[in-house]
Amino acid sequence: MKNLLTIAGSDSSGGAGIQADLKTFAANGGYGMSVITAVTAQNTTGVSAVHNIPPEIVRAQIDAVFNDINVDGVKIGMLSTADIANAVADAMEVYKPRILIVDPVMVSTSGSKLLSDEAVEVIKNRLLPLATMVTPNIPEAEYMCGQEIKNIHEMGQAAQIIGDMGPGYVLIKGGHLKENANDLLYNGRTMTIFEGGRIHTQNTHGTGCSISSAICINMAKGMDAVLAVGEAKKYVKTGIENGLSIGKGNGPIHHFYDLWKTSDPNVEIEFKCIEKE
Ligand SMILES: Nc1ncnc2c1ncn2[C@@H]1O[C@H](COP(=O)(O)OP(=O)(O)O)[C@@H](O)[C@H]1O
Ligand SMILES: Cc1ncc(COP(=O)(O)O)c(N)n1
Repeated sequence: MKNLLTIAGSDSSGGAGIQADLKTFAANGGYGMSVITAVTAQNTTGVSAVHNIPPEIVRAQIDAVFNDINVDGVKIGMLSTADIANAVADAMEVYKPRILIVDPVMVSTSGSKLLSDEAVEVIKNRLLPLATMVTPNIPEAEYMCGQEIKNIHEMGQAAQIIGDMGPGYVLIKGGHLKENANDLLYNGRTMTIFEGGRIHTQNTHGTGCSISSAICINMAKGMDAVLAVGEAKKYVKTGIENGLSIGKGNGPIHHFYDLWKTSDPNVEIEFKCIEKE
């Protein structure tokens, strides 16, 4: 059994944030723990309020976990403010988790801002150098590298710029592309494209949180990065296919251990590797 920690915000509607992370850890056979950075009042239509947790309480939660329990992997999600991001970076510098997946959550699927501009700088300057993998979606990658991304070629260029900020791997998620949902993984040398057909549904709340948590547990189990991302993408694909039409907006993806394990075994994600020019 692997012990996984998520450091992220709470989503009252249970679709994203801490709740998505814990469900993903459980569905993939892990023991989940949580450090809450912010409490959001949120549902499928949007975020109506955010209460940030004081940075010293964020740090105290991290210390309480690490001082007592062996942590096999950490996933970082919503950090809200620069002070919270600095408190998390201070702690990660001390505890140095073997697997650290940083999801630079900036905006919710419904369009609400979840991270201050100053906090983005802390993520870039302090957390990326410690990260095993960073997992921006396209708008987040555009913001981080200051370049527009319209196709897979530009995803590759952005991955190289973000790769120079220090993470082991960069995964640019293509959920915001129009014609497909291809993701691109860069390891500083080669690019791997995970081809994924676009599923036409509005029930995609929590896809980003869930894929980064699934990658975290997969790498904690010892999978290499390509396998960890491929398996995580399959997990999220199954979750989207079985997404829940609850609420009036973007419904959540489904997390079900049995559903995941017994889902169509023939569903394969194709990997295509291209060497960096
Ligand atoms: N409509 C969709 N059909 C298939 N895969 C999707 C769809 N939307 C998102 N994904 C996949 O879900 C994962 C999360 O991507 P994305 O939605 O870009 O992240 P975020 O939630 O951070 O915006 C990626 O693997 C992406 O390809
Ligand atoms: C507390 C919190 N954290 C993260 C997200 C991003 O969600 P998504 O996975 O849909 O990008 C969110 N909406 N709320």
